[in-house]
Amino acid sequence: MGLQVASPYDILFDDVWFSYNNSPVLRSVSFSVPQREFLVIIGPNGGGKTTLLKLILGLYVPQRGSVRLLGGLEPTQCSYLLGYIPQNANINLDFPVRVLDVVLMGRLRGLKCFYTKEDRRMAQEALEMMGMNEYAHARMSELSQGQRQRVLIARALVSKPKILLLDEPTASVDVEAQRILYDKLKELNKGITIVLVSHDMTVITSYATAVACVNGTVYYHDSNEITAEMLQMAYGSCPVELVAHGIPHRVLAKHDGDHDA
Ligand SMILES: Nc1ncnc2c1ncn2[C@@H]1O[C@H](COP(=O)(O)OP(=O)(O)OP(=O)(O)O)[C@@H](O)[C@H]1O
Repeated sequence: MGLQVASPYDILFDDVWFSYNNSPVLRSVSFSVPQREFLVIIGPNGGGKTTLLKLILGLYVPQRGSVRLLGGLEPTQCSYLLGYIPQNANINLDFPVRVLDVVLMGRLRGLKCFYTKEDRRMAQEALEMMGMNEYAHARMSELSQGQRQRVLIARALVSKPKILLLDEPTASVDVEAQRILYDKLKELNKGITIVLVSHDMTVITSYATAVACVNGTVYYHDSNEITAEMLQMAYGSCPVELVAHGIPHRVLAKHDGDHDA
Protein backbone atom coordinates (compact mmCIF):
# COMPACT_ATOMS: atom_id res chain seq x y z
CA MET A 1 0.00 0.00 0.00
CA GLY A 2 1.41 3.47 -0.90
CA LEU A 3 1.83 6.42 1.44
CA GLN A 4 -1.49 7.93 2.52
CA VAL A 5 -1.00 11.69 2.35
CA ALA A 6 -2.96 13.90 4.72
CA SER A 7 -4.65 16.70 2.84
CA PRO A 8 -3.83 19.49 3.37
CA TYR A 9 -0.50 18.50 4.90
CA ASP A 10 2.17 20.52 6.69
CA ILE A 11 4.92 17.88 6.60
CA LEU A 12 5.43 15.05 4.10
CA PHE A 13 8.26 12.51 4.15
CA ASP A 14 8.32 10.24 1.13
CA ASP A 15 10.76 7.32 1.36
CA VAL A 16 13.47 9.38 3.06
CA TRP A 17 16.89 7.83 3.72
CA PHE A 18 19.62 9.65 5.64
CA SER A 19 23.17 8.66 6.67
CA TYR A 20 26.06 10.42 8.38
CA ASN A 21 29.34 9.34 6.75
CA ASN A 22 27.72 6.28 5.18
CA SER A 23 26.29 5.21 8.51
CA PRO A 24 22.49 5.05 8.06
CA VAL A 25 20.41 6.80 10.72
CA LEU A 26 16.99 6.93 9.05
CA ARG A 27 15.74 4.37 6.55
CA SER A 28 12.70 4.49 4.31
CA VAL A 29 10.81 7.09 6.32
CA SER A 30 7.35 7.92 4.98
CA PHE A 31 4.61 9.78 6.81
CA SER A 32 2.49 12.89 6.49
CA VAL A 33 1.42 15.37 9.14
CA PRO A 34 -1.83 17.25 8.62
CA GLN A 35 -2.24 20.93 9.49
CA ARG A 36 -2.54 21.76 13.20
CA GLU A 37 -1.33 18.37 14.37
CA PHE A 38 0.32 18.22 17.82
CA LEU A 39 2.92 15.58 17.01
CA VAL A 40 5.07 14.15 19.80
CA ILE A 41 8.24 12.34 18.70
CA ILE A 42 9.55 9.63 21.01
CA GLY A 43 12.38 7.12 20.70
CA PRO A 44 15.64 5.99 22.27
CA ASN A 45 18.84 8.06 22.44
CA GLY A 46 20.48 8.02 19.04
CA GLY A 47 17.26 6.85 17.34
CA GLY A 48 17.28 9.78 14.90
CA LYS A 49 14.79 12.27 16.40
CA THR A 50 16.99 15.37 16.11
CA THR A 51 18.10 14.27 12.65
CA LEU A 52 14.43 14.07 11.63
CA LEU A 53 13.86 17.65 12.87
CA LYS A 54 16.93 18.84 10.95
CA LEU A 55 15.59 17.26 7.77
CA ILE A 56 12.31 19.16 8.31
CA LEU A 57 14.29 22.37 8.82
CA GLY A 58 16.26 21.81 5.62
CA LEU A 59 19.56 21.77 7.54
CA TYR A 60 20.14 18.29 6.08
CA VAL A 61 19.11 16.97 2.69
CA PRO A 62 18.08 13.32 2.36
CA GLN A 63 20.32 11.07 0.26
CA ARG A 64 17.15 9.50 -1.10
CA GLY A 65 13.47 10.44 -1.05
CA SER A 66 11.98 13.85 -0.37
CA VAL A 67 10.72 16.14 2.38
CA ARG A 68 7.97 18.60 1.48
CA LEU A 69 6.30 21.16 3.71
CA LEU A 70 3.15 23.28 3.75
CA GLY A 71 1.52 21.58 0.81
CA GLY A 72 4.55 21.11 -1.47
CA LEU A 73 7.46 23.45 -0.65
CA GLU A 74 11.04 22.36 -0.12
CA PRO A 75 12.18 23.11 3.46
CA THR A 76 14.67 25.77 2.32
CA GLN A 77 11.89 27.59 0.44
CA CYS A 78 9.91 28.16 3.60
CA SER A 79 12.47 28.28 6.41
CA TYR A 80 11.03 31.64 7.51
CA LEU A 81 7.78 29.82 8.30
CA LEU A 82 9.49 27.34 10.64
CA GLY A 83 10.17 28.02 14.33
CA TYR A 84 12.83 25.88 16.04
CA ILE A 85 13.85 25.45 19.67
CA PRO A 86 16.97 23.26 19.63
CA GLN A 87 17.95 20.74 22.27
CA ASN A 88 20.01 22.34 25.08
CA ALA A 89 19.50 25.82 23.62
CA ASN A 90 21.97 27.69 25.74
CA ILE A 91 22.45 31.41 25.94
CA ASN A 92 25.79 32.67 27.22
CA LEU A 93 24.63 34.20 30.48
CA ASP A 94 27.81 36.29 30.81
CA PHE A 95 26.62 38.20 27.76
CA PRO A 96 24.37 41.00 29.08
CA VAL A 97 21.59 40.50 26.57
CA ARG A 98 18.02 41.55 27.37
CA VAL A 99 14.88 39.52 26.81
CA LEU A 100 13.46 41.83 24.12
CA ASP A 101 16.74 41.68 22.14
CA VAL A 102 16.72 37.89 22.19
CA VAL A 103 13.17 37.82 20.83
CA LEU A 104 13.96 40.47 18.20
CA MET A 105 16.72 38.23 16.82
CA GLY A 106 13.91 36.04 15.52
CA ARG A 107 13.04 38.88 13.11
CA LEU A 108 16.47 38.99 11.44
CA ARG A 109 16.43 37.76 7.85
CA GLY A 110 19.35 37.47 5.46
CA LEU A 111 21.42 40.64 5.47
CA LYS A 112 18.89 42.71 7.43
CA CYS A 113 20.63 44.21 10.47
CA PHE A 114 18.09 46.69 11.89
CA TYR A 115 14.65 46.38 13.44
CA THR A 116 11.49 48.14 12.33
CA LYS A 117 8.60 49.35 14.48
CA GLU A 118 6.67 46.34 13.23
CA ASP A 119 9.49 44.01 14.42
CA ARG A 120 9.29 45.54 17.90
CA ARG A 121 5.50 45.29 17.97
CA MET A 122 5.66 41.62 17.00
CA ALA A 123 8.37 40.90 19.58
CA GLN A 124 6.19 42.44 22.31
CA GLU A 125 3.23 40.41 21.07
CA ALA A 126 5.24 37.14 21.15
CA LEU A 127 6.40 37.91 24.70
CA GLU A 128 2.80 38.59 25.72
CA MET A 129 1.74 35.29 24.18
CA MET A 130 4.28 33.50 26.37
CA GLY A 131 3.31 35.51 29.47
CA MET A 132 6.74 37.17 29.56
CA ASN A 133 6.03 40.80 28.57
CA GLU A 134 6.79 42.15 32.04
CA TYR A 135 10.34 40.80 31.64
CA ALA A 136 11.00 42.48 28.28
CA HIS A 137 13.82 44.63 29.68
CA ALA A 138 15.24 42.07 32.10
CA ARG A 139 18.56 40.41 31.38
CA MET A 140 18.43 36.77 30.36
CA SER A 141 20.75 35.96 33.27
CA GLU A 142 18.10 37.24 35.71
CA LEU A 143 15.47 34.70 34.60
CA SER A 144 14.77 31.17 35.75
CA GLN A 145 15.48 28.29 33.36
CA GLY A 146 11.75 27.87 32.64
CA GLN A 147 11.34 31.60 31.93
CA ARG A 148 14.36 31.52 29.61
CA GLN A 149 12.80 28.62 27.78
CA ARG A 150 9.63 30.67 27.28
CA VAL A 151 11.69 33.58 25.89
CA LEU A 152 13.27 31.19 23.36
CA ILE A 153 9.82 30.03 22.32
CA ALA A 154 8.77 33.70 21.94
CA ARG A 155 11.82 34.15 19.67
CA ALA A 156 10.69 31.18 17.58
CA LEU A 157 7.13 32.56 17.44
CA VAL A 158 8.02 36.13 16.48
CA SER A 159 8.34 35.24 12.81
CA LYS A 160 4.77 33.83 12.88
CA PRO A 161 5.81 30.26 12.01
CA LYS A 162 3.33 27.78 10.58
CA ILE A 163 5.26 24.86 12.09
CA LEU A 164 6.93 25.01 15.51
CA LEU A 165 9.60 22.36 16.22
CA LEU A 166 10.82 21.80 19.77
CA ASP A 167 13.61 19.39 20.72
CA GLU A 168 13.15 18.33 24.36
CA PRO A 169 12.31 21.84 25.55
CA THR A 170 11.50 20.89 29.14
CA ALA A 171 14.63 18.89 29.93
CA SER A 172 15.66 21.21 32.75
CA VAL A 173 12.43 22.83 33.95
CA ASP A 174 10.22 21.82 36.86
CA VAL A 175 6.85 20.09 36.57
CA GLU A 176 4.83 23.28 37.00
CA ALA A 177 6.87 25.16 34.36
CA GLN A 178 6.44 22.15 32.05
CA ARG A 179 2.67 22.26 32.48
CA ILE A 180 2.56 26.00 31.75
CA LEU A 181 4.71 25.48 28.66
CA TYR A 182 2.63 22.59 27.33
CA ASP A 183 -0.61 24.52 27.96
CA LYS A 184 0.84 27.40 25.93
CA LEU A 185 1.77 25.02 23.14
CA LYS A 186 -1.76 23.61 23.17
CA GLU A 187 -3.15 27.12 22.79
CA LEU A 188 -0.74 27.86 19.91
CA ASN A 189 -1.71 24.57 18.33
CA LYS A 190 -5.15 26.03 17.48
CA GLY A 191 -3.35 27.94 14.71
CA ILE A 192 -0.09 26.11 13.95
CA THR A 193 1.40 22.62 13.76
CA ILE A 194 3.54 21.60 16.73
CA VAL A 195 6.30 18.97 16.52
CA LEU A 196 7.73 18.16 19.94
CA VAL A 197 10.53 15.71 20.78
CA SER A 198 10.02 14.42 24.31
CA HIS A 199 10.94 11.49 26.51
CA ASP A 200 7.95 12.34 28.72
CA MET A 201 5.14 9.88 28.00
CA THR A 202 2.54 11.85 29.95
CA VAL A 203 2.75 14.68 27.43
CA ILE A 204 1.37 12.29 24.84
CA THR A 205 -1.84 11.44 26.66
CA SER A 206 -2.47 15.06 27.67
CA TYR A 207 -1.49 17.02 24.58
CA ALA A 208 -0.59 14.97 21.50
CA THR A 209 -2.90 14.34 18.57
CA ALA A 210 -0.32 12.00 16.97
CA VAL A 211 2.85 10.17 17.98
CA ALA A 212 5.90 9.27 15.90
CA CYS A 213 8.20 6.57 17.27
CA VAL A 214 11.67 7.09 15.81
CA ASN A 215 14.20 4.30 15.99
CA GLY A 216 16.08 4.05 12.69
CA THR A 217 12.77 4.45 10.91
CA VAL A 218 9.49 6.15 11.85
CA TYR A 219 6.25 4.59 13.05
CA TYR A 220 3.51 7.20 12.82
CA HIS A 221 0.38 6.80 14.94
CA ASP A 222 -2.34 9.18 14.24
CA SER A 223 -3.80 9.19 17.78
CA ASN A 224 -2.49 9.91 21.27
CA GLU A 225 -2.90 6.36 22.49
CA ILE A 226 0.27 4.77 23.89
CA THR A 227 0.32 1.10 23.07
CA ALA A 228 2.75 -1.56 24.21
CA GLU A 229 3.41 -2.28 20.53
CA MET A 230 4.38 1.36 19.92
CA LEU A 231 6.81 1.38 22.83
CA GLN A 232 8.23 -1.94 21.74
CA MET A 233 8.88 -0.49 18.28
CA ALA A 234 10.38 2.71 19.62
CA TYR A 235 12.45 1.36 22.47
CA GLY A 236 13.08 -2.23 21.45
CA SER A 237 13.06 -4.83 24.13
CA CYS A 238 13.65 -2.62 27.18
CA PRO A 239 10.69 -2.24 29.51
CA VAL A 240 9.77 1.46 29.63
CA GLU A 241 9.07 3.37 32.80
CA LEU A 242 6.05 5.63 32.53
CA VAL A 243 5.99 8.37 35.15
CA ALA A 244 2.39 9.38 35.60
CA HIS A 245 1.38 11.71 38.42
CA GLY A 246 4.77 11.15 40.00
CA ILE A 247 4.34 7.36 40.21
CA PRO A 248 6.67 5.38 37.96
CA HIS A 249 5.26 2.11 36.69
CA ARG A 250 5.97 -0.31 33.88
CA VAL A 251 3.83 -0.12 30.80
CA LEU A 252 5.33 -3.07 28.97
CA ALA A 253 4.91 -6.65 29.86
CA LYS A 254 8.16 -8.29 30.83
CA HIS A 255 9.86 -10.25 28.15
CA ASP A 256 10.77 -13.86 28.28
CA GLY A 257 13.96 -14.20 30.25
CA ASP A 258 13.48 -10.92 32.21
CA HIS A 259 13.91 -11.31 35.96
CA ASP A 260 13.36 -9.00 38.88
CA ALA A 261 16.56 -7.66 40.41
N1 LIG B 1 26.63 15.49 12.93
C1 LIG B 1 26.70 14.17 13.09
N2 LIG B 1 27.68 13.46 12.52
C2 LIG B 1 27.76 12.10 12.63
N3 LIG B 1 26.84 11.36 13.30
C3 LIG B 1 25.83 12.02 13.88
C4 LIG B 1 25.69 13.45 13.81
N4 LIG B 1 24.56 13.81 14.47
C5 LIG B 1 24.03 12.68 14.95
N5 LIG B 1 24.77 11.61 14.60
C6 LIG B 1 24.48 10.20 14.92
O1 LIG B 1 23.20 9.89 14.38
C7 LIG B 1 22.44 9.10 15.28
C8 LIG B 1 21.11 9.80 15.57
O2 LIG B 1 21.36 11.00 16.27
P1 LIG B 1 20.18 11.98 16.71
O3 LIG B 1 20.81 13.16 17.39
O4 LIG B 1 19.31 12.24 15.54
O5 LIG B 1 19.41 11.06 17.76
P2 LIG B 1 18.27 11.42 18.80
O6 LIG B 1 17.20 10.41 18.62
O7 LIG B 1 17.89 12.85 18.69
O8 LIG B 1 19.02 11.14 20.19
P3 LIG B 1 18.84 11.77 21.67
O9 LIG B 1 17.58 11.22 22.25
O10 LIG B 1 20.06 11.25 22.37
O11 LIG B 1 18.85 13.28 21.54
C9 LIG B 1 23.32 8.88 16.50
O12 LIG B 1 23.92 7.62 16.39
C10 LIG B 1 24.36 9.98 16.41
O13 LIG B 1 25.58 9.57 16.96
